[in-house]
Amino acid sequence: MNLVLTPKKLTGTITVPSSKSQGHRELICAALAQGESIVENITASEDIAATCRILRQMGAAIQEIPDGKSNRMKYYVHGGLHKQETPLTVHCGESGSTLRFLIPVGLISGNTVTYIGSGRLAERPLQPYYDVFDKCDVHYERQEKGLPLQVFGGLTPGRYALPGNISSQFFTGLLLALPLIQGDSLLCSTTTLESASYVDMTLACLKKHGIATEKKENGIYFIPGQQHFQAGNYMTEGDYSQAAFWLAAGIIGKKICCQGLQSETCQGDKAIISIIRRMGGSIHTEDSIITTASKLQGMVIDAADCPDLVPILTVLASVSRGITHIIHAGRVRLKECDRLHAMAVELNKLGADVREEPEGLLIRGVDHLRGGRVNAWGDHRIAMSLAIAAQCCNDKVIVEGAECVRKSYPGFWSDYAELGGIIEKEG
Ligand SMILES: O=C(O)C1=C[C@@H](OP(=O)(O)O)[C@@H](O)[C@H](O)C1
Ligand SMILES: C=C(OP(=O)(O)O)C(=O)O
Repeated sequence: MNLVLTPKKLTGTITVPSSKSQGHRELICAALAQGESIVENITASEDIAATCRILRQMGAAIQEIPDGKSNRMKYYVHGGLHKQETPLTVHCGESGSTLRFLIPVGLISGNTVTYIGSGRLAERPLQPYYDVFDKCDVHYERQEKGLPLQVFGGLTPGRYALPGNISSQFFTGLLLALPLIQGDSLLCSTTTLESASYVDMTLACLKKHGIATEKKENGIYFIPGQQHFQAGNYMTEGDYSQAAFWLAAGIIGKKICCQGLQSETCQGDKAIISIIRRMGGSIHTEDSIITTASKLQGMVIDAADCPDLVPILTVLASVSRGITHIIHAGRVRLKECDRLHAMAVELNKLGADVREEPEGLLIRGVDHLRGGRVNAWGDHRIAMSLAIAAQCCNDKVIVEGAECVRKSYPGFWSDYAELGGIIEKEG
């Protein structure tokens, strides 16, 4: 689907979708518990649907019912994963979280599981798991491209050492499974752990489900074995990575108010607030978060702990004064597309000045963008970023492949229209 966007400053109030990261974790923890849990306020998306589908295949009973507001769901989860009669083939869609969180969980369920996926998922790294599995009682067969990947066997207690500069999702996957094995484990990062706040989010979720872990420092975690996940009632928070699109829209548009975010949070993407503030943007945080039109000043942005903000920060930087240098962003190349390359190519088509570096982006701010035809590269965050960029273009912007927002935010285009965006389908 190609959408034609007519430049228009967005304004209004939006309730942001729920945190996808928290949603995956809550559903998995509920599925690992014995008994009935309720998880409320989850925004339906393709990635969340993938996690639910596979947890059901592994033995959990999950019922979803609309939770009042649009696209919000309440999940009734009867946990207790178990071995099925036949080996499983499970489809992870394009969700890296689903694949990397559920590989260790699949081992706990006792099943032989073949993981498949679509889009770029097969190319996204899994080597840290292979290296770990080579040292314990886990067997795997993989294709050259990574997927399909068959995994079976058992995790053993002990020391797990893996690199922390590829994806924190390997740490989360092991943290979800290791509390359930016979003995204690130590999980150690062999490098500085990047995206560390996502691991903190995992620890917080485990704690809510009655699982004890000890964080010795970022990247070193002690996990006692023989624990039990507790069932209960849980609620997910609003998502700062999604709010970032609207907060940026307020800065380059008129005024936008984001509701549904918690100020006390483990989400590393809350950094959007301090980044906008340090760039000189007008941002007010009370019950809701409000941004108003302001010219930002370029600066150095360290993306190590907030990789998902990079595409929208590139848009903000493109229309800021001076130079913005986004650093420690090499891993952003390993997402649904190479996001550093995609943002440089697509924003430059619109008249921006974005230069790619191996580990980051160098962006020279311009006064206005031109408009034109751009491609979303099948990546939800690229599509949403380009949509926000359209606000400061002189001509229309055509976003090719705009449907990819379904991965995390199916209601994005209707929220865009709700805020005054002018959208037409091409052709
Ligand atoms: O744990 C999570 O929920 C996530 C971790 C991050 O990945 P990396 O750890 O690979 O940076 C992030 O980019 C992804 O969207 C969600
Ligand atoms: C990278 C993302 O998700 P995942 O790794 O789960 O595919 C994302 O949502 O931007």
